[in-house]
Parts: sequence; structure tokens; C-alpha cells
Amino acid sequence: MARSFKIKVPASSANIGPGYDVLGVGLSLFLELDVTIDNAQAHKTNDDPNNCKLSYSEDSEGYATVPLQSDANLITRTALYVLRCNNIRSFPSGTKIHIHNPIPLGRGLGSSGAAVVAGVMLANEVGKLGFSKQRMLDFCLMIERHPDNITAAMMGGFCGSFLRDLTPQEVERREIPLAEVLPEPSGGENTGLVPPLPPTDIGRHVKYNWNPAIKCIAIIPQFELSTADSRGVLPKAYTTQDLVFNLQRLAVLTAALTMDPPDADLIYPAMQDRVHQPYRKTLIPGLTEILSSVTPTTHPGLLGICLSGAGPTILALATENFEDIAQEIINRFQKNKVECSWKLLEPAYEGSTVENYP
Ligand SMILES: Nc1ncnc2c1ncn2[C@@H]1O[C@H](COP(=O)(O)OP(=O)(O)O)[C@@H](O)[C@H]1O
Ligand SMILES: N[C@@H](CCOP(=O)(O)O)C(=O)O
Repeated sequence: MARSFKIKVPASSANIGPGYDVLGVGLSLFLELDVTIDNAQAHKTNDDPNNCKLSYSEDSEGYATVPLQSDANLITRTALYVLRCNNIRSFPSGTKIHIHNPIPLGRGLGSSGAAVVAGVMLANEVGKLGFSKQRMLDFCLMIERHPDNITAAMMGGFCGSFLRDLTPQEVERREIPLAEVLPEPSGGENTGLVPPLPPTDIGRHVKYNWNPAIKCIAIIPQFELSTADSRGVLPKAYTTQDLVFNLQRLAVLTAALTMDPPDADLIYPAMQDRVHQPYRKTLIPGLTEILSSVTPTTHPGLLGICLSGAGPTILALATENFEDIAQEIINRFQKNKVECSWKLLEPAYEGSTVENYP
């Protein structure tokens, strides 16, 4: 019998100022997978080595560039990794997946985190694996090895997360190179080996409250910055002064974003950062000046501003005056010859979901 279901995974903004690799908020912009499994249609999926026919809607981000072969596409490659860890070599025959992706790629809005979460959820459904979200996080964290986007995308809302200390044996299982976790695209060497199951509870998290009056303005430059490149410019060590600067703000910010009414005099300084933004300015034209171009005094309604994830998107938190705030930042980017679009978003409280169709 044929089966159809939809997987929805939110975009996310990670770091939120001082919370590098710790904080993340799921955002109301959803990667959607419409999945059908129909054995009677198996002949239509035969040209893929893993029984899976992939397509993207024409208005999807990355429509022209994302690979459609199941062992090359990040979503299905992730799903194949999870299936193979569980002794299932490929998708059920007759699997078709139609994807709608409004999350811009390589902009700091968690497109890869959403793709990885979607892939793990896809495997959980097609392989009937019955994993909890907490266990699915372990598989996600074998691929995207910082927990902030993944946790917000999977669990939803405003999350704080950390990676627990692993035993030496667990470290061995977790630190295997990515190339050995994700299956090689065909043409590459496919060893047929079963990858090791990830250690359990790698990632731990809490969900904070969020004052619903606080909206998220994303100002999105029209150039891509890969997260890997943006992590590459960060130093290996920090001064105590800079670490304490961030820790103090992190502790205050998580509570400040729950207060009603929100206090811009508290949130704005609590969103300052000395761990990642000062180094990433080399990759984002005008970043330092752009981040200081709007303040609660120049733009009432603004609460705080920071780089979203690894950038180049800017996240501004505000209760009103959204268009003016966005326009000011767009103008500043334009002076640096960077065009932008912007979106008004809010937290996606629910996180990723699966909806079965009758
Ligand atoms: N929906 C998707 N389908 C396929 N691949 C995706 C999708 N979303 C993201 N990716 C992959 O992830 C890459 C972007 O990841 P990354 O550099 O971490 O940026 P981001 O900040 O958007 O997560 C894309 O270039 C693409 O290879
Ligand atoms: N903490 C990470 C977050 C990366 O987020 P993305 O949305 O850019 O993938 C980092 O800052 O590197």
C-alpha cells in the first residue's frame, strides 16, 4: 500500500550575540519534504542507485544547483547514513521526495542544519526506526558538529545546548571523519560497511521562554558564505577577558528575552559578542559598522542586533519599526556594494514535524 507524509523543518538563527555554538532559535521559514512511497511506482525510481526520486519546487532556494542524486544531496545522503547505521542499504523502492526549500543557502539561517534534521527524520520514517527526537539529535550531531542550529531546528523555539563529555570509546565513534559517516556518491568507493551507531545523548539542551512580542528581522545579503569557511577564521584560543565578557552577557540575555515588556537597555548590550563577530568581519564587508548602525535610540523598537549563525545574514530583534530597521541595514550593505533582501520572522515554537496523509 502507498504511504505519503510531509516533513517540515524550520530555519534557525544560531549564536544570538554572545551564544556562539550554544544558543539557537527556530524560525518561521520551513524546509518541506513531501514523501510518497509506492512500490507500484518502483520502475519510476530505478534510475537512482538508492530507489529515490528527488525533485525541488522551482521557487526553492538552490533549485538550479542542489544535486538530485540521492547519494549526493545533503538531505538524502544524511538519510542513507542513518539507514545504513541500522542495516538498511537504501530507500524503500518507489520512494519519491518533492522538496520545497525557502531557506537561503550559505547565509547563516541554518539551511544545512535543516537539511540534516530533515534527512534524519526521513530515515526514521522510511526505515520505521522509531527514534525519539533526542536520539535523532545524536545522528544529526555526527554530521553537523555544533549543536545550536540542529537543536533549534529539531526541537523548535529558543534553545541552549551543549555537547556532553564523551568517554574515549565514544569519542572514537563520534570523531570518525565525515567522509566515512556520509556515503560516497556513486562513482566513489562504496565499501558496503555499516557505519557505527552514534553515542547516545551527545547533545543536551533546554528550551527557554521567549517573549512573543519579540520578532526576528533577517537581513539577507545576496552572497553565500560557507559555515566551514566562516569557522575557519576564528582563533584557537581566547583571553579570559573576552570569554568572561560573553559568559556574563549570555547569562543575562537568556532571561532578558523572556521579560515583559522587553528591556532594550538590557538586551542591546547583552547581545554584544567578542568570540566570533570580531573575526568574521574580514568575510562580511562593513560588518562592524553595520552592527552599530542601528540602536534602540536611533530606531525605537529595536532590542538587539547580531550576526545570524556564521553570517552573512544580520539578525535584528525588535518589537516594531521593522521596515525602517531593515532598510537602514540594507542601505549600509549597499554602500559596501552588497545587495540584500529581508524577512520578518518569528520563532518556530514546535520544531520539526511529520504529518501523515491518509
Ligand atoms: N535543502 C537543501 N537541499 C540540499 N542541500 C542543502 C539544502 N540546504 C542546505 N544544503 C547544503 O548545505 C550548504 C550550506 O551549508 P552551510 O555552509 O552550513 O550554510 P547555512 O548557514 O545555510 O547552513 C549548501 O551549499 C548545500 O550544499
Ligand atoms: N555556531 C555556528 C552556527 C552556524 O550557523 P549557520 O546557520 O551559519 O550554519 C557558527 O557560528 O559557526
